[in-house]
Amino acid sequence: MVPVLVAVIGGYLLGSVPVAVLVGRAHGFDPRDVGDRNPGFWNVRERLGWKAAVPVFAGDMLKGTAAGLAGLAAGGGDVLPVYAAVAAAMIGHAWPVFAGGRGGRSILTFAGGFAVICLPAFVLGVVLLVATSLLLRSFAWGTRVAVFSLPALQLAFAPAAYVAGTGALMCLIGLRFGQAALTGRRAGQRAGRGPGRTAGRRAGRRA
Ligand SMILES: O=P(O)(O)OC[C@H](O)CO
Repeated sequence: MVPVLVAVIGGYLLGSVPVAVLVGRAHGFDPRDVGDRNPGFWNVRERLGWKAAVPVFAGDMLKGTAAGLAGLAAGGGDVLPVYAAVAAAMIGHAWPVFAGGRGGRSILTFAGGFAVICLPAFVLGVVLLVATSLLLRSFAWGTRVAVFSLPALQLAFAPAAYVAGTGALMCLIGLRFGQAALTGRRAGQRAGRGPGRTAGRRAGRRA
């Protein structure tokens, strides 16, 4: 029990490392104040380009992977501690203790953790990501299709109960999208008919 608790707390602390904010600050900005205001890979990439944003991509994914591996080790191979530790890392990314509780949507942290939850489905997801990105000529769409296909891909390798666990993790991502949309709408309402109204709407749409 204690090792699992350590893995969960460690997962949360790991998830709380605000990689995008650190990379952004190194370049003189806070991703939470620009673009879609999400401290994640895409927002940093939009501002700095691929090369500078790669550490965010890798870092946010590794947070989930490391938490999942810690859960795996703590639970002696049992899958429940893996889910718990990945969930903790996702919560850390969304509400980071090291960044004033203003975090991201946890997509990449989820994806990194999913590699531990079900490696074969993760590999298929990567194949789907590459194929869809090339086909649609859009990495953003490739990511969406791949991430949202993961539960279906997992069904081929794991019982439905595990897939339900994955769905629960993805609900957290949905919650973060909902919160971002609400924040964008409120910003639009605050701006009223002023010039900020469009910006508020845009923030809600992007989020
Ligand atoms: O969910 P996040 O915070 O990892 O950010 C999402 C990425 O920007 C998607 O590319």
